[in-house]
Amino acid sequence: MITVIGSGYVGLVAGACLAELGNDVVCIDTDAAKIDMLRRGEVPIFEPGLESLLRRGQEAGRLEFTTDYDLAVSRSTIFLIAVGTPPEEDGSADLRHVLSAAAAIGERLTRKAVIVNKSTVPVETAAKVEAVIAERLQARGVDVEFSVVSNPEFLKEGAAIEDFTRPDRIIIGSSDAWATEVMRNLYAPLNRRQDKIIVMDPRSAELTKYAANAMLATRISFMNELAHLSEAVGADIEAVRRGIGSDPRIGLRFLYPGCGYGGSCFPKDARALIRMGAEHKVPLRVMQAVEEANRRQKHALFEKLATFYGGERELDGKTIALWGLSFKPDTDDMREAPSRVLIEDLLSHGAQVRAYDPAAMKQTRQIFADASRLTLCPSAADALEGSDALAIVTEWREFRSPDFDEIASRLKDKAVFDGRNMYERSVTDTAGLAYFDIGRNPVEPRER
Ligand SMILES: NC(=O)c1ccc[n+]([C@@H]2O[C@H](COP(=O)([O-])OP(=O)(O)OC[C@H]3O[C@@H](n4cnc5c(N)ncnc54)[C@H](O)[C@@H]3O)[C@@H](O)[C@H]2O)c1
Ligand SMILES: O=c1ccn([C@@H]2O[C@H](COP(=O)(O)OP(=O)(O)O[C@H]3O[C@H](CO)[C@@H](O)[C@H](O)[C@H]3O)[C@@H](O)[C@H]2O)c(=O)[nH]1
Repeated sequence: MITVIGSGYVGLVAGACLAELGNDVVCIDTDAAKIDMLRRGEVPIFEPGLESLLRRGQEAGRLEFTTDYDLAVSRSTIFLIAVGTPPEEDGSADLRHVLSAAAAIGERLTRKAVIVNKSTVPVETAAKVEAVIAERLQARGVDVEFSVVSNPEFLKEGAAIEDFTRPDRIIIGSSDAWATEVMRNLYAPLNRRQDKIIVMDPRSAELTKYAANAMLATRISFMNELAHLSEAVGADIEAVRRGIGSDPRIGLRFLYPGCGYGGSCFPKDARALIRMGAEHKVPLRVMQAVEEANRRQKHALFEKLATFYGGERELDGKTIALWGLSFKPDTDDMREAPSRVLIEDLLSHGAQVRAYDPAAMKQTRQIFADASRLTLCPSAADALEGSDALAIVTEWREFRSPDFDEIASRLKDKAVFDGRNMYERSVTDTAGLAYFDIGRNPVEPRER
C-alpha cells in the first residue's frame, strides 16, 4: 500500500497514476472538504484526464481518500509527501506542511518504510524530514527502520498525467540501497523502454528540481528581454526564436516570449533558489535578473495599452476585453497568473475589464470578489461586447482561430494586444484590426 500525503496537483496525479499501474493507494489530505469531494467522485482541480483516472481507481477499489492518518500509516510501506511548500515572506520555502506530514508518519509508523519527498524543497530537507521522524519514533520508544528519499516531481499542469506517466527522467535522491531498490520497483512500469532513473544523493536531487525550473524560467525571461530589444531595433522575435531554437544545443521548447511566466512553481522556486543562495552566501545574480525581468514583464500588456491610448491616464473609462485568465492553458490555476497583474493595472487606472476564461472563472471571481469594474463574461464573444480593445493573456486553443471580422466589428478601437503571439499580422490587417504582440509588432499610439 502506498500513502500519498497531500491531494493537490502533484498528490492526486501521483495517486491516480500509481493506482492505474496496479498499486493500492490511499490519498490523505488535512482538508476534509477536499476529501469529501474526492470521495463523491468530484475533482477539486481542473486537470485534463484526471477525473476519469480517479474514477477508475476508485471503482477498481485501488484508490481511496481519507483524512485519517491512523488508517493510512498503519497499512503503508511507501509514503509520498506531496504537500505544498508555499513561499515565506523572504521567498524561502515554507516547510511547515512537509515537516508536519513527517511528524504524522513518525507518530504512527510501525514497519519498515520509505518516505519519499515529492514536494519541491530546499537542500537538506530530506535530512530534516528524517530528523523529525526519528524524533517522533524515539518519543514513542519504538525502533522502526525507515529511509527518506528525495524524488522531485517535474509534471506540468495541464499535461500532468502525460508528464507523470512518460517522464523524461526520474530523479531518485537516496543514499540507501534498499530504498533505491524500492523506488526502482515503484517506477519500473514507467521505465521499461529506456532507463530514465537517475540516482544521486538527496541534496543533489533537491537542488536538481530548483535548477530545472530556474533554467526554464531563465530561458523565458531571456526571450522576453530579447523581445523588447526586437521591437526597439525592428527585428521579429518569432524569427529569432526559430533561428536560435533550431540549434539543438538551444532547442525550440520553452523559448516562447510572452507576458510573463506565472503558476505555482517558476515564480516561487526562482525566489526560493535566490534565497537559498543568499543563505549560503552565494549570490545568484542571474536568477535575480530573471525574477526582476519577469516581474516587469507582467506589466508589458498594460504598458502597450497605455502607449496606444497616449498615456496611462487615458485608460480611465476605457473598457478592455480580456481573453484568458489562468496562468497557462488547460488549467484553472490562477496562482501568480499574469492576468492578475493586468487586471489590477487596468482597474487601478479606472478602466473596466470584461474577462473570459474557459476554466478559471470561479477562481477569478474569488480573487476579485470586490472588483466592481471587472465583469466575468460567459464567452469570448461576450467579453468583446461594448469593449474598446482586446488583450489576450493565455493561449487557450479556442482563441487560436477566432473570427477576426467579428472582433473588428465589436471592438470600438479595433485593437488587439496579444500577450502570447498567436496571430499573424497579415490576417489581422485584412480584418482591419490593429495588432500588437510581444517582440514582433510594436505598439504605435493610436490615430485620433
Ligand atoms: N503544481 C505543480 O505543477 C507541481 C509540479 C511539481 C512539483 N510541485 C511541488 O509539489 C508540491 C505540491 O504542490 P501542489 O501544486 O500539488 O500543491 P497543492 O496546494 O495543490 O496541494 C497540496 C495539498 O496538501 C495538503 N496538505 C497540507 N498539509 C498537509 C498535511 N500535513 N497532511 C496532508 N495533507 C496536507 C493541502 O490541503 C493541499 O490539498 C509543492 O512543493 C510544489 O512546489 C508542484
Ligand atoms: O516558452 C514558454 C513556456 C512557458 N511560459 C510560461 O511559463 C509558465 C509556466 O509554464 P509551465 O512550465 O508549462 O507550467 P507549470 O505547470 O508551472 O510547470 C513548471 O513547474 C512545475 C512545478 O515545479 C514543474 O514540475 C514543470 O516541469 C515546469 O514546467 C506559464 O505562465 C507559461 O505561460 C512561457 O512564457 N514561455
